[in-house]
Amino acid sequence: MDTTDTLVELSKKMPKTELHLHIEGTFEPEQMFAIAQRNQVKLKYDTVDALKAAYQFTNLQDFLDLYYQGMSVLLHEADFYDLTMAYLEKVNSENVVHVEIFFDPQGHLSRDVPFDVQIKGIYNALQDAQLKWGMTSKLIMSFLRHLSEESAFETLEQATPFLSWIDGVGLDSSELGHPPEKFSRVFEACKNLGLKVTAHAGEEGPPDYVWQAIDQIGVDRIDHGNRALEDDKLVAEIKARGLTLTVCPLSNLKLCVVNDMKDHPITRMLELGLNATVNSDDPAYFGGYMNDNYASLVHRTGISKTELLQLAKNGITGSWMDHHTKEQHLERLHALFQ
Ligand SMILES: Nc1ncnc2[nH]cnc12
Ligand SMILES: [Zn+2]
Repeated sequence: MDTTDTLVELSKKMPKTELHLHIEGTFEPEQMFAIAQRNQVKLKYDTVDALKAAYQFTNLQDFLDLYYQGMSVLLHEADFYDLTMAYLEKVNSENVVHVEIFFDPQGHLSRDVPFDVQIKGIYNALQDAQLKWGMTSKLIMSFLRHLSEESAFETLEQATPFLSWIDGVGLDSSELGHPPEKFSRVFEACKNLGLKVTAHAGEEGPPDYVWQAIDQIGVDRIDHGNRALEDDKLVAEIKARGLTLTVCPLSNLKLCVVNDMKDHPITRMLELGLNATVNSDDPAYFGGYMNDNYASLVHRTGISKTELLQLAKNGITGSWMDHHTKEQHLERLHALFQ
């Protein structure tokens, strides 16, 4: 029998991928204050502690209100670079070998921060991480679903000169009242450009939104997907299609998607044969990066060694890495579990 300490140690050593990560959600309060000062922007909170004390959320919208405030200090290319590099350094120290990160261009365009400023900062940090540590990455441009279809199309237009840096598109922000079908035409255009497609669905929204993400958007992956478990036919469909779910345990706890980590559905997802993965979503706001998410599952759900291996495997196979690189990571992972 493996002790929890042994399993936590093992989870730290596993080569991991992060497939659901909003770069703006990695903004640690200390760095936020430093960049605010450098840009002479005033934050609503006077101290790091006061800001941290506000991180009490009862739902997704509570969090989003703070998240948009936080990102408002990002103005220059160096800000986006520093933010991204701080995250990459952190997860490199946690044996994360590959990241697929979201950015929210509309959250910055609305503040007159040009698209090229945002993406150059983020992309250069991703490139440097590959040079320094061999960490690979994909970049996912995410549309804000509380905004209009027209705004999403305008954003896609702005992205056109940088399409070679963008691997996929996503859909995030306030889920309830903003079903995936609202964006079916934008996603169609994105697919015609050869972009991969994913969408947040079933975090707070009903199973019908997950159906829409599959049937009307044709997603390659589903971000969260928790509420899919309410619909047996939907579970069967996700399984039949082999769709990966990018699940975010600590995020779910902080945003009250689950009431207690011991009730987290991730082990149930595995039992049902779904390709669940572990991710941190917005680690600076939710109390933990990749290893903390795994540790929390080990401590609270009684997850087994076999399940840990399955989650890490799913993270590799569900990524958008090339086949050969996946095989290399899988080999290393299996060697660790021998
Ligand atoms: N968990 C989440 N759900 C929806 N939109 C988000 N934007 C950043 N994090 C998000
Ligand atoms: Zn998310």
